[in-house]
Amino acid sequence: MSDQKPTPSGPEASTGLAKSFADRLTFPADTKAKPNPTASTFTPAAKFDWADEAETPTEEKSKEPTRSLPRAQTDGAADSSLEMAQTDGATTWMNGSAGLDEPEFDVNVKLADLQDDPNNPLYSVKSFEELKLREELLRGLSVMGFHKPSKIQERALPLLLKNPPQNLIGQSQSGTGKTAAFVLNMLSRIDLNTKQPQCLVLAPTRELAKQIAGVAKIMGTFLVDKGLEVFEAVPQSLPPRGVQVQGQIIVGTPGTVMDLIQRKRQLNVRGIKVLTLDEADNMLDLQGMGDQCKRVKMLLPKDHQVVLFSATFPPMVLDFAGLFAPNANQITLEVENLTVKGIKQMYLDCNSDQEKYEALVKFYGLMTIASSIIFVHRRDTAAEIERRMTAEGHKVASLTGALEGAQRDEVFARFRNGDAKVLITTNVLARGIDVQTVTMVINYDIPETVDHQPDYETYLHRIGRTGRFGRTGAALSFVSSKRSWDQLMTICKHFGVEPTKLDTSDWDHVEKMLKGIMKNARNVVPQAAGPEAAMDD
Ligand SMILES: Nc1ncnc2c1ncn2[C@@H]1O[C@H](COP(=O)(O)OP(=O)(O)OP(=O)(O)O)[C@@H](O)[C@H]1O
Repeated sequence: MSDQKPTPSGPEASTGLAKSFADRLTFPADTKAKPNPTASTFTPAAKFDWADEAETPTEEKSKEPTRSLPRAQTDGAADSSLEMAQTDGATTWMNGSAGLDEPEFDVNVKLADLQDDPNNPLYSVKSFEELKLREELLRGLSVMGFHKPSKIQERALPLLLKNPPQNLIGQSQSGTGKTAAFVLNMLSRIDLNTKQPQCLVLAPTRELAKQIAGVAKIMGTFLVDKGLEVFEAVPQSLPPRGVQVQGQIIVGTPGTVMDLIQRKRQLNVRGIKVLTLDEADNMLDLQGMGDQCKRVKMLLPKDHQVVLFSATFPPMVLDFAGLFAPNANQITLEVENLTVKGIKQMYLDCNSDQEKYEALVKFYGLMTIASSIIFVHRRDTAAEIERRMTAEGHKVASLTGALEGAQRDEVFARFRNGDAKVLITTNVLARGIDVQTVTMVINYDIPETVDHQPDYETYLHRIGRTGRFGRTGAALSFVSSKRSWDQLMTICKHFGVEPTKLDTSDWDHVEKMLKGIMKNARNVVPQAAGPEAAMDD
């Protein structure tokens, strides 16, 4: 469980209610949002109930072996900081454009092809050089294998880097590189002559905070010898009492950051000029976190830049976001463009919970999957599946809010480095985690809100743990009752998706079909009408 919220007594389900935050979100009159002529309008295709999870996202690391840094780019400090960032769990560096190989399937679509397709969210007409980034950052991007920006990076960066700084609300599909966009903004804006905190990122979970910090360290590799320091403000990795936090970039969970600023007085925020909220809709919505984010913001100097990113911004949250980031430039998506086309969505129809479990075991017996995540509703379900799959000989790990920080790190590291191929988790890891080897996401339980309504956002974030940056992925949802069936169908209808049914009476057919699906997943033509259809700014 993240440090933000009290332990839920029942399912680790949605708890946040937009209204509760709206009620409490009051800003001084001069910071009220005014209509922004440069902002596009958000056009929801449908009205829906929404809420998000009690706990959310994370960090990662691929199981791929660490590749060595090309000689030409290895110089002193850079080398060691790369190593350090690796163990901190950032995205596998140098794996950016090059790592589209899914060895167990015959997939031949290249990232370059995707980036040349105007309908793809990875498409861009510019290069990183044209975005006027400092030389050290261009070198960092090159080492990471980022050859071309994605659409969100191309659009967001000029808006973020403009002076005087302006607020930004940025939305793009899962796995399209939002992290790099806001990390590059911070790395471009910091003054390396002082170690005073200057940029603050708030993320909903320790795993995601650590992942973001890892990305900043890797991307900023060539700034380390100029003084770059990135600090992770998550429980159990804090400096001793009385010692001031140092580092130009601070990434943490809101409760811990609040505690460091106000109670422990170890984090001096007088020099903060950029506040970024990742998974911003989640951060603004959750009762505890929304309140904490607001309180943190109130403690910052008045003229800081506010940057909000997420793959989802339900219309109601977008209104609050406008209050939190006054006069923000907005890059938003229409609901029909939210799903990642490379993720094939399927479902299995079972008659009972027992049949669901049997189908799961059968499924894992059949398929060779690099890495997969099984999302469940409750902690006890996670524990039970872990016990039974381990008994069947599968290498599984289970991460729920029941674990303490250090245990969470240990379990997640086992998954990231490939020691465990299957991660069983609740919504705690639904958002943000970036493990490139994940080719399959299983919704063992369909995501629902506390009042048992389909949870659209959580579904989208969960399935977005696969299909990262043009990779192939599949999402398989289990239904075992009329309610879960209705929920899944409502979610799919909402996103304009027709899920493929897998027939459990013919497993040979299921196997063949899955292999075919995985092979062709990246060839599915996006439905957007043109380059502007997928993203308006
Ligand atoms: N320009 C780029 N070229 C190649 N790879 C990239 C580029 N930008 C990002 N990536 C890679 O894409 C993956 C997804 O990026 P990231 O985690 O930032 O996605 P995201 O949009 O924040 O997703 P989510 O909504 O799930 O949080 C990462 O593995 C990252 O290294």
